[in-house]
Amino acid sequence: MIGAVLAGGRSRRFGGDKLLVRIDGKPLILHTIERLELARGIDRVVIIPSRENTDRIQALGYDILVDTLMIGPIGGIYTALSLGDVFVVAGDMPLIVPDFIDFIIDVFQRAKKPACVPRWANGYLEPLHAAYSQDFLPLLGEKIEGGNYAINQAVRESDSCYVDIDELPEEWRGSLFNVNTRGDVGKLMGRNV
Ligand SMILES: Nc1nc2c(ncn2[C@@H]2O[C@H](COP(=O)(O)OP(=O)(O)OP(=O)(O)O)[C@@H](O)[C@H]2O)c(=O)[nH]1
Ligand SMILES: [Mg+2]
Repeated sequence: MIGAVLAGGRSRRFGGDKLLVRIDGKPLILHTIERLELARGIDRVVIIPSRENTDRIQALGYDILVDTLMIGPIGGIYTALSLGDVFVVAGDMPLIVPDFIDFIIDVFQRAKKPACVPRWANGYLEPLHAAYSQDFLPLLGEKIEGGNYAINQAVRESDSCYVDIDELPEEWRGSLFNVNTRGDVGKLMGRNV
């Protein structure tokens, strides 16, 4: 399956492109990608940048597909799905757990649903760490056309399958940590996330 790494955000909360900030001497997004590549179910990685940061992201040496929509993560997912079924991960998730990703891909491939998304006990979804089928494209297209850019809502309205996080190994939860602020980098360095 293709691993699609969303990298077209604006990093407003962070200030400056957070995906290229160096953590242990390596750009943040490379931590994400290198862990993604360790998942058995992932055979190719494609980064989905915006037009604005294409050059900087392309310099990392991975395949890219530019998201020209600029409507948030839903546009990145829509763009990535033109490649085939995809496991989507946000580039700002440097602690992803390859076994968790493989677990989601296994459930996705068995369930044959438009998407397979982790869900917390309170109902909160993690759509930027999830598997998507091309069958999800028509609904996504409709939503985008109508100006509805909330990916969570699109997932809820689809016949998707969910992976209940509370029923999984506790050590997999760190997989969902994402860097939004400078303070999150501090947490990452301290690893008490
Ligand atoms: N391709 C693509 N990726 C996006 C887009 N918006 C956000 N992302 C990526 O999705 C991931 C999660 O984004 P967020 O942390 O919610 O948002 P952000 O825009 O990067 O940061 P903020 O401006 O602080 O909200 C990051 O890896 C972003 O680079 C988009 O419109 N297109
Ligand atoms: Mg984020």
